[in-house]
Amino acid sequence: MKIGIIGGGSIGLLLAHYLMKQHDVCVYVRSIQQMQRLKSEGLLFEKDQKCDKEILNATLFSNWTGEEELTIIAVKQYQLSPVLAHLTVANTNKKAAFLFLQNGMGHLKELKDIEVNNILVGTVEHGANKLNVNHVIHTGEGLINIALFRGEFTPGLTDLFESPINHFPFVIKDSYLDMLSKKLIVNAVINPLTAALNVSNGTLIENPHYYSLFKKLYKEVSSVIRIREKEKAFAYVEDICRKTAANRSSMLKDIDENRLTEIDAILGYVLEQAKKKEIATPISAFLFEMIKGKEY
Ligand SMILES: NC(=O)C1=CN([C@@H]2O[C@H](COP(=O)(O)OP(=O)(O)OC[C@H]3O[C@@H](n4cnc5c(N)ncnc54)[C@H](OP(=O)(O)O)[C@@H]3O)[C@@H](O)[C@H]2O)C=CC1
Ligand SMILES: CC(C)(CO)C(=O)C(=O)O
Repeated sequence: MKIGIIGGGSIGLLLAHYLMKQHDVCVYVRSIQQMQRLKSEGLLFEKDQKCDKEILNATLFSNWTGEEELTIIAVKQYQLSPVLAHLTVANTNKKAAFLFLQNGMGHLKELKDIEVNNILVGTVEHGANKLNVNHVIHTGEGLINIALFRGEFTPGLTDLFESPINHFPFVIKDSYLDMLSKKLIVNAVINPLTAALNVSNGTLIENPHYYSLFKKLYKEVSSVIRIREKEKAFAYVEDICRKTAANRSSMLKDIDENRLTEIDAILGYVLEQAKKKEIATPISAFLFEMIKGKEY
């Protein structure tokens, strides 16, 4: 199957490495420098301290015409607008599908308006880190959950799920809302707290004072974002802190590296929903401003 990946960042390059084992993949990037490096030097893929060099088909996003059966959008949530504008004007194949992999839920309202038939959303449970424009490290093996947002599973997609790729599973979920809510709660609790307190994920449950904040924030966020089996969901968030104890969250890394964060898509979305539902969320509002202040 022909697959286009928009965004040659950590997740885009990770996807390219695994998907090109079985598919015809092209990565669409936005800088000429990245395109040239990928073309001339290939992709350096690193895992378990072993690094391989691979030939990768890459071009500029302005050349994307929508010819692929599947286009995966792997840019950050706040980078989506210009991408969506281009996806909408391109004359895409009606049988094509689009898969959006952004964290948070802020992008859902933007997807409602785009004129493409088949839209999927996904959550990424892998860890990946782009070291430079053509070098990515697979830091944590996980999986990608996928659910239908609109339209249908096209034949190409069925092919993707039925021919599994080693170490890179896709799992189909019935409800996109349940799937995204579960991940949103994880990111809404861990990311802003670690970024505000400047601590790794594990410290949130090891330090009793931070753990108290962690529980209060979970209670608040889960009163807004409806989730089945709240206690089980709380144990899940704790378990992620334990499993990724030494990691610095993506929001903390964004702050460290002077980049924008995905706070709007994560706590911003929670605050928007809280306002609609008239639920008081003082801790989330406080943390939201703290992160915005750090971004400023
Ligand atoms: N990294 C991880 O381990 C995980 C990431 N995620 C989620 O996946 C999503 C992507 O994250 P990640 O890969 O880490 O982010 P990165 O910042 O590494 O990658 C985003 C990429 O998108 C590119 N891009 C932005 N706008 C455009 C455009 N208009 N056309 C073409 N390319 C564009 C950027 O290009 P440029 O480099 O030129 O700026 C960058 O390479 C996020 O929502 C994140 O939360 C989820 C779980 C884990
Ligand atoms: C699961 C978690 C919190 C791991 O660090 C993450 O997804 C992130 O940092 O964005």
